Amino acid sequence: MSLTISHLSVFNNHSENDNNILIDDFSVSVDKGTVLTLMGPSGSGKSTLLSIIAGFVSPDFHYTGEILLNQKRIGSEKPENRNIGILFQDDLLFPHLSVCENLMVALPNSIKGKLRREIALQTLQQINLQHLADRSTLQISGGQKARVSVMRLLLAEPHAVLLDEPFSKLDKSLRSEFRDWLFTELKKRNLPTILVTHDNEDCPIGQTTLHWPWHKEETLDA
Ligand SMILES: Nc1ncnc2c1ncn2[C@@H]1O[C@H](COP(=O)(O)OP(=O)(O)OP(=O)(O)O)[C@@H](O)[C@H]1O
Repeated sequence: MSLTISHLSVFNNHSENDNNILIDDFSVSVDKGTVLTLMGPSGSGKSTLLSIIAGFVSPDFHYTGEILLNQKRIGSEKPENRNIGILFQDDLLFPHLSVCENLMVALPNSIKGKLRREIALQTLQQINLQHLADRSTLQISGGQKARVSVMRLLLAEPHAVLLDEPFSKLDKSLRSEFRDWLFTELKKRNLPTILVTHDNEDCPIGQTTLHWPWHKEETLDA
């Protein structure tokens, strides 16, 4: 599995000056089981890049270039057909559903009936949270929410993962434990991953970190 971005340029449709380019000719390939980290100042276009890869392009932007997942162009696919999992800093668990139901909604429609709850419960068991299955997500801690959000993302069997500051709401002690656990889970599944962060400590050791904004003259091996 690999995620490739080829000659991506992103333009702001409403820029007041001539310099309407947010991302200038960015190309990178992220291989299976590796993490590319993007670090850079606020407003430099990191989240916009992730949203374009995931298929949620704001009408305020347009782009040129290609996005390929496993060598297949996905730029014209709807977000739900892209097989890309995305995790934001604000976990988006549904507050009106229980922890278990939040996991069940991620399962493919081909899994029916009681099996859906069974799989959700097994998933909770893997993260030692089975006792919280029927709680509202409003009644669990930030760290527990973070783990449930990751498992929900993985249940959808993505082919690539995008992480937009997923650790920023966690306190320091939880943060490093959760980070290590998350990178292990992603590696186990051989998923290509792009991580956006402000914190140097989040960058996984031995992997590529790219300082953003992107400058065309840089070369990169990810
Ligand atoms: N919908 C929008 N319409 C117009 N401009 C936008 C829109 N969303 C973001 N921007 C602008 O585009 C630029 C890039 O924003 P983006 O959120 O991608 O940056 P970022 O690097 O992820 O920042 P942060 O680290 O603060 O999340 C910023 O200048 C921002 O103000």
